Amino acid sequence: MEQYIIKGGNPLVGEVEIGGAKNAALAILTAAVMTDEPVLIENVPDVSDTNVLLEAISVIGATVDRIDRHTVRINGSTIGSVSVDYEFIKKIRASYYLLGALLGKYKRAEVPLPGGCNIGSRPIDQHLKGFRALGAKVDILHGAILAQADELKGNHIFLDMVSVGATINIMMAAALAKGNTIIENAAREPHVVDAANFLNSMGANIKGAGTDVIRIRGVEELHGTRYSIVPDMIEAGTYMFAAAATKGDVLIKNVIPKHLEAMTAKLEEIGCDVEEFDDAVRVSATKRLGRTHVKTLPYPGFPTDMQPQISVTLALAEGTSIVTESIFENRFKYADELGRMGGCIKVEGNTAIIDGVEGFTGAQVSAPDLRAGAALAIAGLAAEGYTIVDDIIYIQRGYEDFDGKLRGLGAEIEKVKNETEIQKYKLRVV
Ligand SMILES: CC(=O)N[C@H]1[C@@H](OP(=O)(O)OP(=O)(O)OC[C@H]2O[C@@H](n3ccc(=O)[nH]c3=O)[C@H](O)[C@@H]2O)O[C@H](CO)[C@@H](O)[C@@H]1O
Ligand SMILES: C=C(OP(=O)(O)O)C(=O)O
Repeated sequence: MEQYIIKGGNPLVGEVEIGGAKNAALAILTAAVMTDEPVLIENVPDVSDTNVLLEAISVIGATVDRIDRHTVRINGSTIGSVSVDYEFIKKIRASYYLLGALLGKYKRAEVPLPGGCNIGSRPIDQHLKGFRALGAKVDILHGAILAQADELKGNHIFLDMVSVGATINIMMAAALAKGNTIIENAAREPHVVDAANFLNSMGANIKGAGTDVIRIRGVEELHGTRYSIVPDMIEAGTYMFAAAATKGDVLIKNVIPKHLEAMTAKLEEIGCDVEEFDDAVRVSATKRLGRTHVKTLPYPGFPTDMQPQISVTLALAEGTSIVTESIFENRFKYADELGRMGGCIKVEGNTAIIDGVEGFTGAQVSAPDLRAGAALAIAGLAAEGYTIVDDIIYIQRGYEDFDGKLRGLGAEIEKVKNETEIQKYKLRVV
């Protein structure tokens, strides 16, 4: 099992390039199979989640050609099965998009219940409610969802809660339904907009993505396209908070600053300087950061996928901060691990009470999930001494070349496999 070893204490300084958004890529790569013509997708992040998904769609018969590290050509005309094997998708959440894509195109899909990060109970009742409203019969049999319909018919669907996955999934199925669909209380995340733009570039007729009412006029079929995925706001946000926690100065390039505003506002509130450019932001911090309160909310609120990273940063700030997690109930699993580094976070229900400390000391910690793992690495970068982060397989789900990008900013971090490699690294960097 790979680990990161980090010798902390260096402020991050320099420039980092952000890749395509994992959560947009997962939707778009799946939607690409909805046409029988070739689709070229650029700016695909090379992370394990996208690679697992590409493998899953090639196993059902789609032709997947990697043109280069970030460009993939997909041809859905060769698909021979609408039944997806559990082995390929148990690790990823976004396997649920295969339901909307295959149901839309073939009017039948059989997909195991999804995996993904264990950050709380993650029902998909709203996805299924949407498919049923479009006329599909949906059953859960032996751990898999079987959705089928003679034809899909547009409908008026009001989501009970704001769900990224349900919004995109229903949008995909409705794109090839007969007539009009309206999704109310839709999610407004940039990846919802990106998925809608992608489907429209294939000939779908989707209006209103980015607002809470999305209107879809069903079309007969979709066609081939060429599309580049939106920059990853969560990868960008992670480097913004890494810069803040290490009192660094980092230019984060290839971003859409508008998508980062919730993070920018909090960084400014706690005393960082944030400069916005057309497609970059620069984050610098020179003094000890101040406290604040945070509540995670659907976009444009503060993202739950950034909650661990801001909490770890606030654990170094002066005073007591309160962070409320309103989306997933089990997203504070890093708090005990951070305690091993001297952090002081008390979790009560969906609230973390964070008493800022002057500094962390390096320790061996375990990544409990993707963003918590990234947050613990940030803690290691700011800590005095060595930190070892175990279970980095979670971090690799969503960050391309995490250690390489951090080394580019002056961090002393290495991927290692065992104690011998750890000792060798320590000898090299002392
Ligand atoms: C692959 C992907 O894009 N993952 C993202 C997606 O996850 P995911 O699509 O799973 O998250 P949702 O937006 O659907 O979940 C939001 C909330 O709604 C609840 N809910 C959702 C659907 C449903 O049918 N029933 C229900 O109760 C969830 O338990 C959660 O409390 O959005 C989350 C919220 O921004 C992010 O943290 C994840 O990174
Ligand atoms: C929770 C996340 O991913 P997933 O929904 O794929 O588990 C995430 O990206 O932070």
